[in-house]
Amino acid sequence: MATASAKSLLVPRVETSTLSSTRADSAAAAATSLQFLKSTPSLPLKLSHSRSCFRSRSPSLVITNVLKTQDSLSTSLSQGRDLETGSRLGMKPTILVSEKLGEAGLEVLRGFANVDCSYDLSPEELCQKISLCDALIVRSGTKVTREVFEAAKGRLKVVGRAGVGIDNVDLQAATEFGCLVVNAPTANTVAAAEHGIALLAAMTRNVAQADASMKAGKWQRSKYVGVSLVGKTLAVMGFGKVGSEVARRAKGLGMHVVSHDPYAPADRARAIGVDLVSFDEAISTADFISLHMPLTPATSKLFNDETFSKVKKGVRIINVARGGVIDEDALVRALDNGVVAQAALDVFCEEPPPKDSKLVQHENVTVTPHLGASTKEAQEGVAIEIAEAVVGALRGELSATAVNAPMVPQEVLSELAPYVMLAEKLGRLAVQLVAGGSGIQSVKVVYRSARDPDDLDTRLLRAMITKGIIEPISSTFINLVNADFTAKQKGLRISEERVFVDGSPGSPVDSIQIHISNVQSKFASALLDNGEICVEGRVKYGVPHLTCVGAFNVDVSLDGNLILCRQVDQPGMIGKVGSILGEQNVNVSFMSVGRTMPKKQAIMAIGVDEEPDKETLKMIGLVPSIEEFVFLNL
Ligand SMILES: NC(=O)c1ccc[n+]([C@@H]2O[C@H](COP(=O)([O-])OP(=O)(O)OC[C@H]3O[C@@H](n4cnc5c(N)ncnc54)[C@H](O)[C@@H]3O)[C@@H](O)[C@H]2O)c1
Ligand SMILES: O=C(O)[C@H](O)COP(=O)(O)O
Repeated sequence: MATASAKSLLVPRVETSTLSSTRADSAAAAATSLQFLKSTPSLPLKLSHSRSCFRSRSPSLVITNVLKTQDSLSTSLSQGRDLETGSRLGMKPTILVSEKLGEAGLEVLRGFANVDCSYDLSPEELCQKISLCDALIVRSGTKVTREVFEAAKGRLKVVGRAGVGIDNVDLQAATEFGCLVVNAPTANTVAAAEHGIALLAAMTRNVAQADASMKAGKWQRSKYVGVSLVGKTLAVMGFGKVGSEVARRAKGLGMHVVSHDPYAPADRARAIGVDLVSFDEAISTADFISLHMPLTPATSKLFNDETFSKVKKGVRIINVARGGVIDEDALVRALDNGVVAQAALDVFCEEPPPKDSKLVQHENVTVTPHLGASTKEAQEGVAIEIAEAVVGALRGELSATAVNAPMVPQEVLSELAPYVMLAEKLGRLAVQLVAGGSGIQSVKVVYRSARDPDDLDTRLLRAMITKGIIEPISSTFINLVNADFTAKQKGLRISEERVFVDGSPGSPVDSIQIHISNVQSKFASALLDNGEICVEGRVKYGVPHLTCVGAFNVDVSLDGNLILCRQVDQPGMIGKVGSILGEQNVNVSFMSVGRTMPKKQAIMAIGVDEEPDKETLKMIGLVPSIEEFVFLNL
């Protein structure tokens, strides 16, 4: 059931169809209506995962589309209309898959889009192709740099990382360009943990070296005497999804496991018999150190000469996380001087590493070419997980695995949907009341609610208010991904205040007020005594309503266009304005009058289906007793 319309919150929704890919490539989609889908189209899926947006029959929030071109996000309306036509005709989006993806995931993608599987593209080739693509799916081998987002010219709406690590995607650039980044964080966890354990065992028993030796015709039993795992201490560095699975398995091997993770809850570790300890304690007491933290500026080269100076002599290191968390030159030095007895590495600073890499060639190092996630099961799971996330995002749904946008649980989304529309409409309306809209610097949003502040997630509302305020006064495309960034860039400060009201906590928000300070208004009646523009809205019967302008109460549904007139309260005013509009063929959809006192000042709010021409508006202005009026496009 579709409800009212609102511009895209997240990414343009793109319709599916059977039209040719050439037309699809030139088609664009953007966003305009917010709707709940009672049931989503069924796609030819073979799903083996619990998280599936398609199987779900529960209502999901979809922000659908129509206006903007993917070639230029600041497109003109006329261009947009061509595209709108294309979208209604049902053009398919294009998804570029730049690294091998499991067939099950490709099947999901093909049910919705044109899929271009082009592996091993050079950076230049990727930049050339990307402006024809709505989404890009990568693994760890594709660098999605700022240049890629620039080359996309605004068309790229989603980058899907078929796996966990997103260190190969320039997240800041993605956010600035309003491009959503989603990943597939769970499907390869077990595979990575199993590979960690495989490397641990293979390293300690010299499996790879002994194998190579035998294949070279040798039989060197005394050379490859290993060390045992039982009773030894393993330090798991990073107690997240993979780290905790490694810990669980290591416990099963009879190891004593400690872990360092500044963000992990101690009770989760304790539950599997793992002690959370400090970094120094972990590295100085461990016989084995297994790395499971993400590569971030804080973890880059965390294992360096200084770290190796603190480890127990003869420690063994396993890395299935990211090569960059180790200073590889320092590790070679530590291996050469025996501080580190052995290392088993699946990941490298540069992938593939240079052929003459001392680390790869080192006799005490066991290596695999980034195989942690490479099991049939994990790849199938990851492919489906990312395909669903990307298709969902292209449909305009908020993704549960968004990396650069707030993740809002489905229940919260469903509940907030009408308020999300209200928020955008109020922002759009408030900014049009400002004389010279671009000078806005300070906006205060007041949410009146019977809910405890902890039970009211306002991030979506805030993003939509920002979108409503900024879009009418700039060519910037705003969505949930870049709303905060764009507001900051434009020097717009948005503060939020929550006011507790008695009422039913069953509805999340009683009313939303937007206050804009330090600006002139083109409709003086919208100003409060303190000089702030103020508008207030509520959701009534699921529909956003304007309930207050300045000090005047009104009651009009926020739909289409609105004329606000201030007049001296007297009989016959509605008739006069109504007949001017009627004579000019402008259909009045609703009217509401709010007044301070009988026969004093009143505000008339008139909803109109069509935009009146200048002459009609001038005639309204000439009606005696109308003191000011403003036309607002919602
Ligand atoms: N080799 C592979 O094929 C493969 C497969 C899957 C995951 N990975 C990599 O493994 C790593 C972990 O993946 P995950 O799914 O467990 O991620 P995760 O987010 O679930 O866990 C990462 C953990 O690291 C912790 N952490 C962050 N900074 C830390 C620090 N300075 N010191 C200690 N801990 C820190 C976090 O709190 C978090 O608990 C990632 O880098 C991921 O890319 C590699
Ligand atoms: O972060 C990950 O998910 C792993 O490193 C897997 O990377 P891959 O998809 O390139 O195998």
